[in-house]
Amino acid sequence: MDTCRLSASDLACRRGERLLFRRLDLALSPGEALHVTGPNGTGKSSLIRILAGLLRPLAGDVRRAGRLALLDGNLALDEHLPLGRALAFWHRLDRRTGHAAMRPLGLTNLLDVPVRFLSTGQRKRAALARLLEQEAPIWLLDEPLNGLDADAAALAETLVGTHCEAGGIALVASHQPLALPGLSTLHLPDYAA
Ligand SMILES: Nc1ncnc2c1ncn2[C@@H]1O[C@H](COP(=O)(O)OP(=O)(O)OP(=O)(O)O)[C@@H](O)[C@H]1O
Repeated sequence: MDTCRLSASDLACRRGERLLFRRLDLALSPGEALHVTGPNGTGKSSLIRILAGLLRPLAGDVRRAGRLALLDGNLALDEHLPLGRALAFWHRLDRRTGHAAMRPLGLTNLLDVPVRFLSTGQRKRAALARLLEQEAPIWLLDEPLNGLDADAAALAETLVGTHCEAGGIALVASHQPLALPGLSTLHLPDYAA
């Protein structure tokens, strides 16, 4: 895996009139995972969007070495295509044929189903497949376990653990406990409370 780093210093984020967080620092090296926690609306998704370069912080800097992959509530698959063809669109761009995790993710019998008909958990499984296929060393995961049944949630955790063991970085915003070795936690307090 390509070497990677992700750090942020003195980050502040405002959304509308609300200051969500300030003076936030983080630094992740290869093999490290960070669990971002906090009550609803404290800015976990906003932090991920800042780290992904999709949202400008009010203050502070983000430094990154290595490609990143983002998993959030937006599924980057054509809703009108059957799942197999929607994934194949990316396979052509990525110049690859698919990923070995398709079967454990329970997707092989869904390839003929239009993406818009997939259930919540099936969509999340498809998002995990896309995440794996990108082979990016840095994973930014926003509620990756939401909608997954117990087996799929355990598999998702295993995938994150394997990714970090292989030298990747994972930053995971989740309300659910995560069972990952060496996981550190960043709790975003509710400044408005
Ligand atoms: N485009 C926007 N304009 C103004 N406010 C926004 C915008 N997007 C999000 N917010 C507000 O920013 C705050 C933080 O949202 P964010 O989604 O980052 O929180 P979160 O910690 O991920 O929440 P949850 O745990 O519910 O997923 C919320 O109060 C939300 O209403």
